[in-house]
Amino acid sequence: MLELRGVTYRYPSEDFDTLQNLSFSVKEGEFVSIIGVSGCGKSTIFRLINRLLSPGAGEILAGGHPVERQKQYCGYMPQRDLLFPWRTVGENLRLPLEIRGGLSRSEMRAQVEGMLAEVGLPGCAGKYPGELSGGMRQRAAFGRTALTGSKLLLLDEPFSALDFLTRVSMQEWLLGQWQRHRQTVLFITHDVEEAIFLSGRILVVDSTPIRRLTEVPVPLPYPRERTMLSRPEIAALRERLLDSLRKQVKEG
Ligand SMILES: Nc1ncnc2c1ncn2[C@@H]1O[C@H](COP(=O)(O)OP(=O)(O)OP(=O)(O)O)[C@@H](O)[C@H]1O
Repeated sequence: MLELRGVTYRYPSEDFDTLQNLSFSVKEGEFVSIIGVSGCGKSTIFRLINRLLSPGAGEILAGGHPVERQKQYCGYMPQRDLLFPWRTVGENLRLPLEIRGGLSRSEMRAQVEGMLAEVGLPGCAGKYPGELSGGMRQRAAFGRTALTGSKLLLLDEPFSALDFLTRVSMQEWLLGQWQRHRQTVLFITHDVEEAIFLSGRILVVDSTPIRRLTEVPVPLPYPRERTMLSRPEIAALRERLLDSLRKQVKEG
């Protein structure tokens, strides 16, 4: 579904590489998280995949083809929800459909209403983002990302700004969505427990510049229950991951 081959990137204003000869791949229908300390370059990986940035060397393939020659191969949800405050929730969700083009107003309305029901916000089309709670805004932003129609979703710390209880319920909600639709999800988080609860595999950034991602499979079946997190092997995995992040903070 997604493959990075020997990707190198350096910000024009910097004299060091953020990514150096990085390769990894994600299979169709996988839920994969990337964890790493703040500033290590996780979001840069997303900006390269979604072509906000271009690699200095190497290539990025989606569905086996270079991304430069493709449209709408991924949906991107940035850290903050970035809903346009002057557009209603319905108008925000309509945006990817307007960009894609080719749909009548009534077709767009039907798709937006269907998605709002899907993300648990029926009847919210006419509200403005400022009238929604943080969790509702994130669900609306997720709906907008899903309406890109892309099978590959890049979610960059989508729940980091939410309070603990909302975050936990949003994690469960996201897993439900993923289990129903089986999009391929690449998810960035600082939160080791969140990565374990959601992912089939975790990719750990343990070097700067990022030269490789250490792959850690999560030994839990789907559907997941939060109680699974208290299994001894999962507690040990959490400690191992926290340790490798702590080491990176010290080295950084
Ligand atoms: N536009 C830019 N120009 C120069 N350097 C940048 C730019 N954007 C990011 N950087 C630097 O590149 C590095 C990686 O940034 P990036 O946003 O990818 O990190 P991150 O791992 O996603 O961080 P966080 O978890 O805090 O969001 C950081 O050192 C950052 O300062």
